[in-house]
Order: sequence, then C-alpha cells, then structure tokens
Amino acid sequence: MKHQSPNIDRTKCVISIKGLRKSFDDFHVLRGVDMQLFQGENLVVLGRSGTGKSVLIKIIAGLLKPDSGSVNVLGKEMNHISPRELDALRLKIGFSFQNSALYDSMTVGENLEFPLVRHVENLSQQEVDERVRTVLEAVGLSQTINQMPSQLSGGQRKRIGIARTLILNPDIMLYDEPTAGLDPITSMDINNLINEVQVKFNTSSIIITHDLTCAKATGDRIVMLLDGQFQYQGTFDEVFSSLDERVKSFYDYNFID
Ligand SMILES: Nc1ncnc2c1ncn2[C@@H]1O[C@H](COP(=O)(O)OP(=O)(O)OP(=O)(O)O)[C@@H](O)[C@H]1O
Repeated sequence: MKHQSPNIDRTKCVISIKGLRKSFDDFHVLRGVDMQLFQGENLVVLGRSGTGKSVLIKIIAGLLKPDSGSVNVLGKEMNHISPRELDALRLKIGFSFQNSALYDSMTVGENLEFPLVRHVENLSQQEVDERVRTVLEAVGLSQTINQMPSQLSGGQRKRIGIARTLILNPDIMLYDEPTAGLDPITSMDINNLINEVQVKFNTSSIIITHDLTCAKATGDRIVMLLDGQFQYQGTFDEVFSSLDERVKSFYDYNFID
C-alpha cells in the first residue's frame, strides 16, 4: 500500500464537485457526483468499464459540459467560465490520455517541444531545451530525445506522454487508465512514476483506472464510482473492507484475472 504523501494539504481543495449530473440522451451516466481533490493528493477513481470515469475527467478538463451541478477547478466554476479563462485553465491541467497520442512524424524531443512552442510565448530556445531536458530526465528517458515514437516500447511511450503533459508545469494531472495494455512490471514502473511526479512536480492528481494494483500503489485516497455516484471512499483497505457485493465482485474479478 502507498505511504501517504506528506505534501497533501487537506485545507486546500483544487477541485470541488457537487451534485454533478451528465446524461447522453436518456442514458444517465453521472447521477449526482460529489468529490473533492485536495492539494498534493493522488485520488484514484475506480469503476467498471462504462461507468463514466472518462466522462468525469473530461468534464474537469473542460472537454465536456455538465448538465447540472457545480464543478470548481482551481477556483473557477466550469459552468460560468469564459472561453478565454477556459483556455488559461486548460494549461494548468495535464491530461495524460490512454493512448499517449504522440506525433509519429516528430522525434521525442520535438513532441515535447510542441506544447511549449504552441502555448508559451517568449521562451528562448535555451529555455525550451532546458524544459525538455528536465521532463525527460524526470521520466528516466533522456537517451531517447532523438528517437522516433515508433522506436519506443509501450511503457516508454507512456512515459513520454506523461513528460509531454508535464512540460507545461500543470497544477493538476489527470491520468486516464495509465497502465492499460502494459505488463505488470512496466505497469509498476508507471505507478512509481506517477508517485514521483506527485512529489517532484507538486501536482494534485486524479488517476482513473480499473487496475487495483495501480490503485493501491498510487492512491492516497480511493473512490468508487458505482451507479453514477461516488459510493465508497477511503484508503484502499477501507474501500475494500466494504460488504457491498458490487465492491467485493470488483475486487474478486481483478484478482481472479
Ligand atoms: N460523447 C458521448 N456521447 C454519447 N455517449 C457517450 C459519450 N461519451 C461517453 N458516452 C457514454 O457514457 C458511458 C461512460 O463512458 P466513459 O468513457 O466515461 O466510461 P469509463 O468508465 O471511462 O469506461 P472505460 O473504463 O471502458 O474507459 C459509456 O456508456 C459511453 O458510451
């Protein structure tokens, strides 16, 4: 089990959600989600496929609009945010997508430079190079700077995807299924990286997954998304001491696998 990070400040909320609802036609995906993410915390959202985990983080990243409820991210109310404020807010949120989404025609270094050149004005080439070096070092892949994404393993692509997200120094990291498709050892490397990023870059993170090993290794706090609501939360052991059959079967299924 993860040691609780000493940097968590439970007096500061970086995300606060109350009564969030989201439907697609008559399919009610989120049915009154309440959650808080504290400064410096890794919060794991567990749930079966199709329960709305990705919908939730897309709403937090401003990629989808809530139907109702309040979603406050870094002090901004998502329901009342102007397009300009949303653009600025998005730069403070690092979204690590499931498929890493690297540009295949660019080297690793160029992939990392891309968000900087696009979003940050007046950076000298020296500063750009320095930032690229820093994030590559943080993910342990300095030697890949001139390689093409096709030359990287799945685990390395994940790491570069995380490095590219970190290059804008986000306050919040959103990890969408960070260990999907990786073998157990590579998955554990990614889990360790998520914890290193939390400390080195002082980020607050939401990690959505159905991988219980990932949840246990990275989560300071775990919540379960069941039937469109957060129904259990606490440490890994607290959540899985529940007698709720849905929680028990989720656990059994993961470890039978
Ligand atoms: N833009 C959309 N339009 C219509 N339906 C959508 C849209 N986005 C998501 N859904 C539906 O909402 C439900 C929840 O999707 P979501 O991607 O959040 O699941 P998830 O919990 O992340 O699952 P997984 O672990 O498989 O990624 C699914 O049934 C999906 O089909």
